Amino acid sequence: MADLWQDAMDHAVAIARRAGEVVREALQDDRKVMTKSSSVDLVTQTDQKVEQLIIQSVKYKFPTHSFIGEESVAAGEPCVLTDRPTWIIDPIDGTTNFVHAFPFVAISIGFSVNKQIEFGVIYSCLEDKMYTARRGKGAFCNGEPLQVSDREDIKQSIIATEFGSSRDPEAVEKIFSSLRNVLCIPVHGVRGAGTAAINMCHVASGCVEAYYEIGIHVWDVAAGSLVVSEAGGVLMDVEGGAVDLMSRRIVAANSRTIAERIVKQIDSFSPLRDDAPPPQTL
Ligand SMILES: O=P([O-])([O-])O[C@@H]1[C@H](O)[C@H](O)[C@@H](O)[C@H](O)[C@H]1O
Ligand SMILES: [Mg+2]
Ligand SMILES: [Mg+2]
Repeated sequence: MADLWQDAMDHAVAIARRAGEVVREALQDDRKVMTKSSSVDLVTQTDQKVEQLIIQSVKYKFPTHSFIGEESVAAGEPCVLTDRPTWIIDPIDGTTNFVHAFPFVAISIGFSVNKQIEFGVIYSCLEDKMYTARRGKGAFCNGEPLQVSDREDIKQSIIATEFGSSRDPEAVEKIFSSLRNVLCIPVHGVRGAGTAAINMCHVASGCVEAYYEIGIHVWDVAAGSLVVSEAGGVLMDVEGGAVDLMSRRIVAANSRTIAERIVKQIDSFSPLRDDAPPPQTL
């Protein structure tokens, strides 16, 4: 039977590649940096331009589809996942890397129907690696199948995480407490690419055993969640339940054993959900 969403997925790959060209070109120019929720939550005109490029091209081809885009939400659009076909877009995952020309920058596009991710496309545009996953059909990097690592001993593993963009002292305290707990298991090492999407591709590729973070958003992990699960990995909430992409918390690992071991080390907290109603103004 023909794949209902193949056309949409082909379009996502093509537009992610085009967006990657825009990002690479912009790296040659001066990058004007603006801030969002805090002085370290960065955005550039390229983030906004790439998001508009993706949304406009998808709207033209699939006029009935919905969107959740990082920069549209920052501009006041709602962040609510419905049953409708929805494109969940992070135009530049790794904006801080982009600003500093640190060489991991991704375009991340997840596509959900009935609140289930049907495909994920992540283009690591400075490495020219196109990661794709279609539900039930596997995960790939530049067309080569991906498989998570088979290491079961966490003491033999590398774990990825990030510090995120919150500098709230209580959150920072908990982030460091979790990091200390994980590091001192002990594990072979802790890494972070500076983009949630690429960290998840690293889990899918088998070069790190797990990635966890509290504070990410749905657009950071929508595509990556499918890339990991289609490569044989597992997703979990940081307290061990089912993952909820709107909760801003995630553990993505090569196996349930490693995921559960990470969960034990995490000093958890709950940031404001992505789909929380906006605060009432009097
Ligand atoms: O802002 P952005 O560069 O799209 O996305 C961020 C990156 O994925 C970063 O690695 C992660 O630590 C943050 O939590 C994300 O918000
Ligand atoms: Mg992001
Ligand atoms: Mg972004």
